[in-house]
Amino acid sequence: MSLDVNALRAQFPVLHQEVNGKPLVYLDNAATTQKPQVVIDAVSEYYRTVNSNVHRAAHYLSDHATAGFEAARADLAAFINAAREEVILTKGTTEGINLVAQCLGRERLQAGDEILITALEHHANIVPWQQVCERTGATLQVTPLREDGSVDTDAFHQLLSERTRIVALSQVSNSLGSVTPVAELVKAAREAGAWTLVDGAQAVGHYPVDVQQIGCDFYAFSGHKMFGPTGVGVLFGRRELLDAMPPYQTGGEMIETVSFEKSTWNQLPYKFEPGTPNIAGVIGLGAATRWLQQQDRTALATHEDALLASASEQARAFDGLKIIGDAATKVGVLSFLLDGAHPADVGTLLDQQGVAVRTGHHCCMPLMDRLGIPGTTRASFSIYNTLEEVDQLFQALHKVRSFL
Ligand SMILES: Cc1ncc(COP(=O)(O)O)c(CNc2co[nH]c2=O)c1O
Repeated sequence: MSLDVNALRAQFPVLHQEVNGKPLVYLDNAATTQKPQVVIDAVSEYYRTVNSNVHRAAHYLSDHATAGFEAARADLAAFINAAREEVILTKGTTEGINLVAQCLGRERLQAGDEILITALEHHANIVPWQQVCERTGATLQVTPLREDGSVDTDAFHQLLSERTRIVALSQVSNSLGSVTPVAELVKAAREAGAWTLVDGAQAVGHYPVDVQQIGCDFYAFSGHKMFGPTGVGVLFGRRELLDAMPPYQTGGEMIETVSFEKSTWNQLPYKFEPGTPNIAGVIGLGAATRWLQQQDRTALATHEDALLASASEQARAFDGLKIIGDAATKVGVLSFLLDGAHPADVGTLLDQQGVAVRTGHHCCMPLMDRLGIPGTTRASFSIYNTLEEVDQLFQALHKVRSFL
């Protein structure tokens, strides 16, 4: 059944406004997605009706807050096909990756070991591993890209060796939109004896994720990329690994017993959830997860493919525009350069026309260096964008070019 985009858009209040005197055309979804009313209501409802601290409840409000919090965890576990004790609630992708880097990488690696990433990675999936290498003597190996901006999987297989202890790769590139065949690469990594982490930040909002099908040991993502609140996310970890890993953030909630001589840890998932969590954010993410699961995700993906197809076709026909990253398998990200214009100027001139995009290195400085560019202008689409908005992007770009 085809998607009723207007009915979908009606659920996202932020879209229905003017900016700089023009109707908002929000095309910065790779940075963060907008929130449906049900998510906004869930957060507001928590504060309005049951706001209290969770776990070890001793009263009605805390009981109900805990129930909502743990129901969200159960929904997230089902969303990625994991057990609830394998779902660690975090601030987001960055925190999830740091947890694995600190509690597994820093604990287990030594000189001579290697960590294998790809040239597409976001800083969140580069710098934590650099830190591990600096402290353990391990070395970072980087899988190069093909001309079209996709990961060179042949090179990946060649870089894999008995020295590879951790493989960390993004499922979707935030800067180019390239989709990496993570299940294939994870299988090869596991056969080589490496632990595997997948950065799913740019995947979860676009299509269903099944961590069993991918086969990875860890999977990190952020709520704000899948129509949920900011400051909340998930790290999936295989139970046997999480059980064997020490925590790196300690304090309340994550303990079983504390004495001045020694402390013992709480059971999973709480061992890795110190302090008071982002309760409202988690409840909001639970609402986003349930909402997304109620949508026809095939229809959503088909619509997004149509948006990208239209944007790519118009970009190829636009004189002086160079697409950066044209992989055969992409999600709705269009990174480009406009002859004679710095990306920042293009972004500013588009904003003056109500079109919101992102410009710069997109937290992928090494990638931009390898591409020999300072950055790009990036339009990124989501389920509530329309084909008319794609047209408006290029109408606005024609105006930008007339100013140059
Ligand atoms: C692939 C990828 N990994 C990790 C992160 C970090 O996620 P966070 O912990 O929720 O911040 C991002 C955020 N990407 C972007 C954030 O703003 N523009 C972006 O492209 C990302 O796209």
